[in-house]
Order: sequence, then structure tokens, then C-alpha cells
Amino acid sequence: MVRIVDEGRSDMTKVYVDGQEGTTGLRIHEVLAERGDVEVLRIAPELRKDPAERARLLNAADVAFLCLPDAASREAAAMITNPRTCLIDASTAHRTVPGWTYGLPELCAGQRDAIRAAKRIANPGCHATAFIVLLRPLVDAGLIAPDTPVSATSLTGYSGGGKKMIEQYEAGGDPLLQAPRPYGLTLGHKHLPEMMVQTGLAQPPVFMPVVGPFYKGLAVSVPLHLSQFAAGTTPEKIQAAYERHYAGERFVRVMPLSDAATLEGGFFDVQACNNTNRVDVFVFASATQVLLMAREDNLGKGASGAAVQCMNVHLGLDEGLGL
Ligand SMILES: NC(=O)C1=CN([C@@H]2O[C@H](COP(=O)(O)OP(=O)(O)OC[C@H]3O[C@@H](n4cnc5c(N)ncnc54)[C@H](OP(=O)(O)O)[C@@H]3O)[C@@H](O)[C@H]2O)C=CC1
Ligand SMILES: CC(=O)N[C@@H](CCC(=O)OP(=O)(O)O)C(=O)O
Repeated sequence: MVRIVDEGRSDMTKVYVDGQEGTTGLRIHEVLAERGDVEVLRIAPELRKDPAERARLLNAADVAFLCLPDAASREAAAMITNPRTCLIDASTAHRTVPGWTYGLPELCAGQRDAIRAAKRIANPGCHATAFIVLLRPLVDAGLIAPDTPVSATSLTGYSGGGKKMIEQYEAGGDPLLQAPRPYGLTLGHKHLPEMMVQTGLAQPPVFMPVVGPFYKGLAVSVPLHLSQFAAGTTPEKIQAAYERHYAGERFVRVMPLSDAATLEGGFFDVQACNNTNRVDVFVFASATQVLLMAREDNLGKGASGAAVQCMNVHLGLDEGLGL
């Protein structure tokens, strides 16, 4: 028998996860289960797609996470009548919609205050998080002009595709799934709009995600010639711009320039941030070129971790609580 918390019993912050049985929702539940400062409202499994019951719980919550496909997220947002309810949406539905605040506290000065004040928070996409963490500081510092053409590749574990892709990979037996699989080859990936809006770049990057036969872990790489930067830019200046932008950030770690020590026999480990809420930022450089890289756990800073971090910021709590 599932116990459904009787909302209204306590004065703790009430939290509801719409999509509690999905990949992102389950992980948020795991994180919240460790905490004594929030009361988690649960929907009976057989009612989890019942609009009336979802609406009731969404409006009973102080904070509601939407861990749903885009259409169901839009539906959920339209159900809110309680002005106190703060929505934190993990889907793509609202990331560039006016009235929604982008849930990346490290984006720029003032973003935490915006998240604190907002009642509608759109969590970044997993690929977009890594891309924006790399590009925004360089555009802000004037090292990259907004009209610079940029390209990016993202290597991601299959959990990024949610329950269906996880089932497909874990069923086994399909040799096609044993190799890395590039996708997004129409060059219209759903994260491109937020990548542009949040970096200030005038054109979308040429973006190729690649899904591989590992559960989680993600790394975005952005190759650039130094000639594409503002005159006089050196790898050291790029590195310094990251160090300035992320000074004091507990969830962004700027690694030493051309950090060979981080490589395993010369190979980059895309899984090294797994089970953390961290993004690691790297600048690999030669005399004429740089390769910018950012890695994260796609289910951590790329999804559930970021969502919980935003809740903490919104509530004025220690930002790393539970993470
Ligand atoms: N996985 C990842 O790395 C990331 C995912 N996201 C985004 O977060 C959102 C959730 O993703 P993820 O957890 O991976 O997806 P999943 O497919 O694993 O889970 C989605 C959940 O939503 C439920 N659901 C679908 N429609 C409805 C509805 N109408 N009402 C209530 N529940 C519904 C599904 O039910 P059922 O169990 O019946 O299928 C499922 O449990 C998506 O928008 C995704 O794109 C964002 C960042 C990263
Ligand atoms: C492997 C895989 O399919 N990954 C997903 C990204 C998951 C994600 O971040 O998507 P949201 O925009 O919903 O947050 C994709 O590229 O579409």
C-alpha cells in the first residue's frame, strides 16, 4: 500500500514530483528521501497520469518538479492555480519561454537572485548545460564575438534518453547499440534555442550529440582556432576568464590548462563526474588551437542534481543540500 502524504499536515516545505516514476523523477525522489526538511507528496501510481489528481498535488506543493515529456509539462504548467507553487521544469518545454527563469545559478551574476524570486524555473538541458558553461564566460569577457560560428560535439550515456532508451540498451542483443551513435543529424537538436539565448551567440552551433553504450556521463567539446577569438587572446586568457567567472562556485571546477594529469593514459574520462552535481571545465591548447571541454553527470548537473540545486537556491537554503 502506497502511503500518500496528507498535504497540509506540517509546516515543512511541500514538494511534489510530477513524473515520479521516470528517470529524472526517481533520482529527485532518492535525493529528497535523504532530507528531513521537506515533505514529499506522492501520487498513487495508478493515478499518476490522472489530470485531476495531478492538479490537486501540483497545487498543494510549494515546489513541484516537472519530470515529464514536453507536452505533459505544458499541461502541468497550465494546471497551476496556486500562486505559491514554484514549478521547476526538467523538460525542454519552457526554457526559452518569457516569464520562465533559466535554472543555471552559475550562468551570470544575478542568476541566483532571479531563481530565488521566480515561481517558474526551467532547468537547462543536459547538453546545453555543458555548452553554456563553456561559452557564456567567453562571450561575456569579450573573447568570443557573438557572431562567431561555433560547433560542438556531445558524448552522452544512454540514460539521457529516459526510460525508453534505457530499456532498449539494457535489453541487450542489438549490435548497433554497442557502438557510439551520432544523432541530431537534421541539425535541429531541441537544445539549440537555449544554447543561443543563454550564451548570446547569434547563430546556433553546428551540434552533433553522440550516444554511447554506457549508462551516464556526458562531455561537450567545442573546437576553436585561436584566430576565431578576439585579437590577442591566448589559452591563458581563456583559462583566466573561466577562473574569474566560476570563482567560488562549488559545482563548477575549472581544471588546470592542458591538464594532462586528468587524462587516463591520454584518454578523457567522460564518466568522471558521475554521481556528482559538478561540471568540470577544461581548456586543451596548442599554439594555434583550443579544445574546450565540459563534463558532467547527465542525470546530476544535467538533470536531477540541477533541479534540486535550483530548489535549494529558490528556498534560500544551502545550495548543496542533499547533493
Ligand atoms: N534523462 C536525462 O538525462 C534528462 C532528461 N531531461 C528531461 O526531463 C524530462 C523527464 O525525463 P526522463 O526522466 O529522462 O524521462 P522518462 O521517460 O524516464 O520519464 C518520464 C515520466 O513521465 C511520465 N509521464 C508521461 N506522460 C505523463 C503524463 N501525462 N502525466 C504524468 N506523467 C507522465 C512517464 O510515465 P511512464 O512511466 O508511464 O512512461 C515517465 O514516468 C524530459 O522532458 C527529459 O527530456 C532533462 C535533462 C536530462
Ligand atoms: C541520449 C539522449 O537522447 N539525450 C537527450 C537529451 C536529454 C535532455 O537533456 O533533454 P531535455 O532537453 O529534455 O532536458 C537528447 O539528446 O534529446
